[in-house]
Amino acid sequence: MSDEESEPTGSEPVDIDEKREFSTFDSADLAEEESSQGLFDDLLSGEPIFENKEVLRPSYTPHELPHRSDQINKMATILVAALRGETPSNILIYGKTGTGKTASAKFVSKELESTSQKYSVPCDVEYINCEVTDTQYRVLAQLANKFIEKNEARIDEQVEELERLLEAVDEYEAAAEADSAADAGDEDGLFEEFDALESAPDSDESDSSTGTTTDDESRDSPVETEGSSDNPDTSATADGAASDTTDGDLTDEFQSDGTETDGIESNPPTDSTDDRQPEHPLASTGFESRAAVEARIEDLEDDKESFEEVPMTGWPTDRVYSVFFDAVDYDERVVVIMLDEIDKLVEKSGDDTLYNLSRMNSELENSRVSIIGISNDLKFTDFLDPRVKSSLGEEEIVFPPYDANQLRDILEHRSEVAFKGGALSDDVIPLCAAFAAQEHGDARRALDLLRTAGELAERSQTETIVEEHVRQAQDKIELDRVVEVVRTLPTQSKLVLFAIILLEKNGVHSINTGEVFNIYKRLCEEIDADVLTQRRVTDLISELDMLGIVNAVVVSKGRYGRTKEISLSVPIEETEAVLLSDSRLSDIDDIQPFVQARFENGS
Ligand SMILES: Nc1ncnc2c1ncn2[C@@H]1O[C@H](COP(=O)(O)OP(=O)(O)OP(=O)(O)O)[C@@H](O)[C@H]1O
Repeated sequence: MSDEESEPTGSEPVDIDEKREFSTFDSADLAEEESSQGLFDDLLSGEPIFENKEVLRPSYTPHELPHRSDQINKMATILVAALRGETPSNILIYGKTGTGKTASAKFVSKELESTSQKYSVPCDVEYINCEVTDTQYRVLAQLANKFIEKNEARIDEQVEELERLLEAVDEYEAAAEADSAADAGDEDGLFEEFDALESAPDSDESDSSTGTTTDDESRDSPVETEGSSDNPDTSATADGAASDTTDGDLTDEFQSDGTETDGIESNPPTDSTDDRQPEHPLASTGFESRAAVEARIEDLEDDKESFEEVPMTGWPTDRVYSVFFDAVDYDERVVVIMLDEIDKLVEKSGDDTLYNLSRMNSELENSRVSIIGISNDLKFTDFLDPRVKSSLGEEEIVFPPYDANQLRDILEHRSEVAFKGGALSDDVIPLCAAFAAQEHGDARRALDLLRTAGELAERSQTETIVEEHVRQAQDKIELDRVVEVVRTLPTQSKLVLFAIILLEKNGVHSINTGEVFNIYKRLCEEIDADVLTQRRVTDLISELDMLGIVNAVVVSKGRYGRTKEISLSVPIEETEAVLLSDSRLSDIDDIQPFVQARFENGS
């Protein structure tokens, strides 16, 4: 049967018409009905619990940070120096995970940057997460490239400003030329000034029809902008050229030596003391002539050309440092470099980066650098050169863990925005706060719990989050953590853990190290892995204990000495599944013989 023949039988004309009576959308729906089995319909129909779930995610930066005002104020008191053009002391911030260090530091730096813009004090804050950017090369390269970007943007702004200034000069000169033409036609000098003033706005108005600026704007704004510019380079060049030039001098120069500058000889014939005459656009900018402005634009563009972006690998570190140094020193400004997880940087690549950053100020000519280091523990400072240690720790701010009440406040603030009204039963927030406070006062954990509890409630299609959801969330988060830890263990540790699981599964309690070692050895042979010594295996068991995966207690056996009794502290099925998802371990298919061997060995 051909397609044309089957068409009429497949779609009855009557059906289509009937459907169109309702809506054209419905006709499409009917066709869809067969393909969609309502997978999402049920989920969509459930009343959503969340108003804005993003607010509970770690990536969200809150506008308010309850219980951190002391730390925030202390940081602000130190950093305010940057707004006075002075170098703020370096700060070392430390506290356990989830105590709001990053959130507070970012909050303060945002405030600092916006205040610096408000008062036109050049100040830049750069944030680097050293867990990701963990070598000196990468830190310096990232900073160099960020400052090159900033410098380029700044140059573009300056060039635009200068080009507007040139336009204003053109307009001014055109008006002046029109004046002198009018003067030439007017024998009687008596009215020449009057005419000049009258005619200038007219001719400018017609100029401004090109869509640029009006005469008044073009004459005033560039001068004002230049004059108020905080750009040291612009003023530096201007200073070099005519730093002492006052408005009066400028005009004198135009009058006495008009031929020297391009077109400026046709300045208005009046002198600058005449109040009715608009000021020359270059007056009070520090530029002597149009050519000086053009030269400055050329210099800036040359500078921009000369910036060379640092590749992410391949250069000698010295070269990266020197590009970074030049990029920072290009403009006059205070730079705050925030190094989050600074301990990871020191652990991975020593203290060279910090050494280089902390000695920069003695060599910088235009700018000043201040460092904020953020860390989870202070031990890393033991690995620092004493000079770096004292320089970095000029000021220290401690973030203590939150207690349950503080966590409750934090959760309440967030939940107002995150959830629909009435979605939380009364005991949910206190329970989340209590669980997280037991951990170590970790706000991240508290927020995770609340979000996960909400998601579980949403999944079970209830309208309210209750205590049970929080308990389930706690188990789920714990399991996720275990899965992640087990998944990322080295193969040898996985084999040791697998040996413990096999023993437990066969009903062995109070497992000792010797038993684990025997099974471990056979597992290694089975998959052709190196066999470590029993001493080393004992170390691996201790590491698993520290990670909270097994529990190993030392028990005294009287005159037989002491031994370790090992038991599993994580759910057995899930952990075994994670281990078997490792391709090397999944080769071990029949595990029974290994445990049998244990009994043989033991006997
Ligand atoms: N006082 C607070 N008010 C509101 N939210 C907070 C507060 N303190 C922390 N948080 C939130 O808790 C989470 C963790 O905070 P943050 O990342 O600042 O912790 P941290 O101390 O830097 O932790 P880590 O050392 O693990 O990086 C973030 O989502 C943050 O928004």
